[in-house]
Amino acid sequence: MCDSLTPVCDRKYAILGTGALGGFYGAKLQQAGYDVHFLLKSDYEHVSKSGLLIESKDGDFTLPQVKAYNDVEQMPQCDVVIVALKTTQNHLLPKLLPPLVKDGGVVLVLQNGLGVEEDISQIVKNVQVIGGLCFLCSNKVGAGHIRHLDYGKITLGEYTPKYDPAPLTERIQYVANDFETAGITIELATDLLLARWQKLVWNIPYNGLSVILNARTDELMTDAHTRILVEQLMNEVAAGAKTSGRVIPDSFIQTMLNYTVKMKPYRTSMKIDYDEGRPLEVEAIFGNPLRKAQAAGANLPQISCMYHQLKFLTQRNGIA
Ligand SMILES: NC(=O)c1ccc[n+]([C@@H]2O[C@H](COP(=O)([O-])OP(=O)(O)OC[C@H]3O[C@@H](n4cnc5c(N)ncnc54)[C@H](OP(=O)(O)O)[C@@H]3O)[C@@H](O)[C@H]2O)c1
Ligand SMILES: CC(C)(CO)[C@@H](O)C(=O)[O-]
Repeated sequence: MCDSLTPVCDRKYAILGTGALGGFYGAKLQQAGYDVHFLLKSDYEHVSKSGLLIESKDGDFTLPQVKAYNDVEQMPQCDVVIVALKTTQNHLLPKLLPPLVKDGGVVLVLQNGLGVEEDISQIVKNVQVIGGLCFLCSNKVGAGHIRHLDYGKITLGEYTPKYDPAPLTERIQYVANDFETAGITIELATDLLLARWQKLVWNIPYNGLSVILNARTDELMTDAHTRILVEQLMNEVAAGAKTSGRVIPDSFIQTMLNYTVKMKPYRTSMKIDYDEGRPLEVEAIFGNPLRKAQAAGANLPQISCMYHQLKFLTQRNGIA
């Protein structure tokens, strides 16, 4: 394994799920010189032949040749395996992860939601699990064709049993260095659980309301009624975080509201999935936080209402 100070080395990265997020970060790592192995499903043939095309607000680029696979058994063991599937596919992880991650390696979970690191730590032993919260607006617009619309920063934090705060290790530093070498802004967090609840402050109101109310972020922020609803939901997420002993101050909520007001009008990824008839990440983004808060005796009525509405919509549309 390369050390943390080597700017570009032969560290092997695997991308599990070469979509909007995995395709973007994986391509940036390859462009920076890292050895990246991409697992694909429907785009496998196209990407094997033609590579990846990244349209990005930071500059478009193509990778005419990438190491593409449609079978994890054909992939080499990698130092860092990036989980970039939708969480709705996480039932596949017990089959995908063990052959792929090197003993002593890292599994980096870049998905939204809560609790995935805990599940992964049960699947693979003797690896470090790191969580990453991605402030990224990216869509897959065609086979091997990713459109990066905005942002890109990742907040990284180590997973420890029970999500206890963790000091920064050498492993997290080298992952951070690799991404920074690839031009991605990284922030390091010593409390992954707090970082995950903070990300939910955004995902719970906007992902949920965008589907239930058929609205973009700008519409939710300009209408006085939905603006109040968003803020109430954010406060409920903060109440949920408090049940785990994590404090999200009102100033953080105001920052998220301002961040969204300044964002280009955005159709959330959950809304895109809904419109395209794909499964929604309801359990990871709504179900897991609700259950965690409920287990600690807290009632989050507005989030609970939203969860049941989303379950109804996904059942009715056959995308549960
Ligand atoms: N996109 C963003 O800007 C963004 C921002 C922050 C967080 N996130 C989070 O990142 C995660 C990934 O989201 P995404 O937007 O990148 O989703 P996505 O575009 O749907 O990408 C997921 C990819 O996984 C592939 N896949 C599914 N099953 C597979 C299998 N069995 N083997 C190989 N590949 C498989 C899919 O391929 P097919 O297309 O062939 O099914 C798809 O390309 C989610 O948790 C999301 O909430 C995304
Ligand atoms: C919040 C967001 C729209 C941009 O930071 C993105 O990270 C997302 O969809 O989770």
